[in-house]
Amino acid sequence: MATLTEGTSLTPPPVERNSIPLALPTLPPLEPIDHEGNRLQAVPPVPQPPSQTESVSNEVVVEDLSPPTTGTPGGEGTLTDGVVASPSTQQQQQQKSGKPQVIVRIRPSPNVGNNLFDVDVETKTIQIRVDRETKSQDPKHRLHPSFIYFPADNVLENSSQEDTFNVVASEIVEKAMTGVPGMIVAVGPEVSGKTFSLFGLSGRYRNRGIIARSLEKMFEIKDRKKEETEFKFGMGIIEVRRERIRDLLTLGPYEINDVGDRGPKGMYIEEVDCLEHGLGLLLRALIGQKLIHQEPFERFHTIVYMDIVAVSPSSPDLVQFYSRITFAEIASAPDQKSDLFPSSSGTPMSTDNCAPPPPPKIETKFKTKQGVFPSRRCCNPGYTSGPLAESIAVRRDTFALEQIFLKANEMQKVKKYFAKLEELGLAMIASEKRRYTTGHNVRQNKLAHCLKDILDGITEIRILLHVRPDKAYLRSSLEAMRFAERARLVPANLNGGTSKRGLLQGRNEDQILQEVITNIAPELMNAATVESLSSEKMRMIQEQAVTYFENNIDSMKVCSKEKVKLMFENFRVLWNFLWELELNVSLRKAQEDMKLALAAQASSAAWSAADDDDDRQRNASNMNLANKKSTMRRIKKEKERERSKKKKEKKQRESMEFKAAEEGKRPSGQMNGEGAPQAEGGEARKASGSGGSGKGEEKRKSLNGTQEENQDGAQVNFSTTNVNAPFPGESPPPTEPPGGGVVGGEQEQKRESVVTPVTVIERHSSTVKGLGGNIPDAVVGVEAAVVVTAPAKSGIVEQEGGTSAVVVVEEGAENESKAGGEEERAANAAKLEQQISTNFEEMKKIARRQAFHLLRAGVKRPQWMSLF
Ligand SMILES: Nc1ncnc2c1ncn2[C@@H]1O[C@H](COP(=O)(O)OP(=O)(O)OP(=O)(O)O)[C@@H](O)[C@H]1O
Repeated sequence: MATLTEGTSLTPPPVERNSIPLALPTLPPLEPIDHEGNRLQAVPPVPQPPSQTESVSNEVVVEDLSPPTTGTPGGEGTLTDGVVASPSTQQQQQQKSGKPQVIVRIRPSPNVGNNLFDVDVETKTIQIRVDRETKSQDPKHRLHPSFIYFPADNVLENSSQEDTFNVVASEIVEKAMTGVPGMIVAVGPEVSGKTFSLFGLSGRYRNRGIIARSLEKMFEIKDRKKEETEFKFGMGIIEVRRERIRDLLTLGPYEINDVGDRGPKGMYIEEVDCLEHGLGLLLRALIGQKLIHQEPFERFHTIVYMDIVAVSPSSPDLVQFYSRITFAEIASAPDQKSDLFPSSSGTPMSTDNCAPPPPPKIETKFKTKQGVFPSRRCCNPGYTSGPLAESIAVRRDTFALEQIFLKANEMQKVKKYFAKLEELGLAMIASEKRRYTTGHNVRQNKLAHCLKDILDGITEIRILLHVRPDKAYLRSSLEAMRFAERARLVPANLNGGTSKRGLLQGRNEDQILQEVITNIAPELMNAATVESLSSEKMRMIQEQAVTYFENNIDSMKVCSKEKVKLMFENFRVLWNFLWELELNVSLRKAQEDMKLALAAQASSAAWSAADDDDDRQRNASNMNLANKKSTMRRIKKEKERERSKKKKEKKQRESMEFKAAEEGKRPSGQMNGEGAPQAEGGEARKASGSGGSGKGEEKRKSLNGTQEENQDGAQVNFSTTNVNAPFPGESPPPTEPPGGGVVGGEQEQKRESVVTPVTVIERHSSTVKGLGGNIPDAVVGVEAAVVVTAPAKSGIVEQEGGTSAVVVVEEGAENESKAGGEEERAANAAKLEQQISTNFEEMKKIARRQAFHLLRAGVKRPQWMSLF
């Protein structure tokens, strides 16, 4: 048969849902046996209390056991060593701490109250008399009576099935329907009523058991809460026998080999539509089990898983919580006095199915100083089948469970110890020692593995301890009590409230995630633009989501590993979504930046190309200018040459005319005598000739006039010799005449006439050609000018007119005026204006002097200098 997995839509075994009877059909009745192995007949009914509406079956075995030797309650003891702690306070504490509760159900028996089994209902304590052997030689005192007290959370004596359900399971079911998982474990000796309590009595609906009543209540709650929650129920029934698991709904062989977080892997869970359907499934499982196990010595544990899934009625996909109620019937080992076991002679009573034990195989593998010991294998009694093998298997299972309970208790202590260590700042020691802590070895035993929810710290656990108050079952009853006592040691909230199964308490993670998304998502959606989804904004949203999640995760009582995984998976998805958004935004920004950078690069390339063009044009214009200049220079030289030639010719002509006139009017001796002091002779001539008249004086006058007009060439010569010549508007420097006397009169006039060509014009806010701009018209033809312009350079400009201009500009005027905004530019302009107006006269002088010096040095190319 194919392995079934949980939740598979396997075609269910043929169950006629509509034809399921309300009352369970009759099962083959169990034959009770007494302590001597005699099969007992049906006994008269035990009268039920009048308050009970439903009485239990009357098929109760009455064992007529002779009362043991009487004795007063003696020393207190535990279940194992005979010493029992005070019952009441311990019991109350356990109820408060949420540990597993132990409810004792006593099978009706006349032995109750006969000093063998006594029940104190007030203190909810069972008192069991145990006779201990003493060393006394007197046979009367050989057995010493002692009493064991077992404190229970509740004691059910002569209780009906309904009462039992109300005490044991009603609260569990109610809690399970709110998301708290529950577990009811029925333990007890043989024929003590475990099956009776859980499954009920076959054929009598009024004696239906806890499971049937739980189903009833579940459907009742489902109907009541159908407005708020939609419940879905599932049922899976398995049997664990000798480390093998069988699915009782499919009734296949033992084919389940592993147990997962949600129970045995491959267990078939059928959805229960209605109560009848659930009862039918139960019936099917029990009948099948009965049919499979024909031998009376076969022992098996039966586990019923009842899964509850709560979904929202509005959105069926939104699971509110998962929950589960586990009903487990733990088989007990057959009593050694049972007729199932071999007699004292050692031969099994039933030879059909019980193979005789093979002779023990001694292996001398382990030799020690103390001697030779057999290997572990020889401990195997050799019973591979039969009652003893069944008994061993059952004891092994219960022992494994007990060990797990004890380890859980030990674990709690170790945890407290490490917590204390960490509190004291010894976390390193704690973390080192944590390796050596005791683990729950649930995997070592199939039954323990199937019931591992008992350790999750969330599941509400009820141990329904059945007591058979017969002397023959004293030992097995005590064993069951020991089991219950150890189960009660399992600490509440052992694993911090986390279960490996999908069960939740309180708000579930779907709700939390929903809230996170609804709180964060609008902000994200609204901020779907590049500007608003800046990295800071994204960071803020993420922090907000994390904070919200962290704040709310504490309010959740998550007890499902898978759900926690799912929760973080969902959160990771949300987180990735946020990061993806941020990444997209940053990518978009990067792309935009790249575009801008490319545009800037392109524009700068265009600008540089334009600059190159400008340079080329400038070079071309400079070439043209150079050509022009050389042409002009050549023309000028030709003109000068022609002028000097004309002058020479004129001079020669005049000298010839003067000679001819002198030769015609003066004697040649006078001429030679007057010629030595030329200047004085000239002045004398001037003085003597002042009163003279005629052509000679006019010619002289015209000659003087010609000399004044021809000062162009002389000007350069003069200026080179008179560097410190005064400028107009400037006090003349204290110069001494060559003769040592004060220069005055004619000399001053000459100096003035030389300086006059250096003209200072008024301010011009313009650029100057040669300095990167156009020459203002006013500058043309003058030798010096104050030009307010940019760039802040000064120098000489060559012009077509052949004159040179010294340009004085404000340094940094352009940069200052262009820098900053409107106000700053205005302030700079005002500052410049003020600076110019205060220094204008000074600037004019400097410009004139510079022009003079430059012209004297014959500089024709612009020389950049800073004047301020
Ligand atoms: N509280 C009770 N009231 C009346 N009858 C009971 C009660 N408990 C058990 N019985 C009777 O005892 C018989 C044996 O009970 P049951 O089969 O449930 O015991 P068991 O513990 O399941 O035995 P086993 O360990 O063999 O499975 C049943 O026929 C049942 O009617």
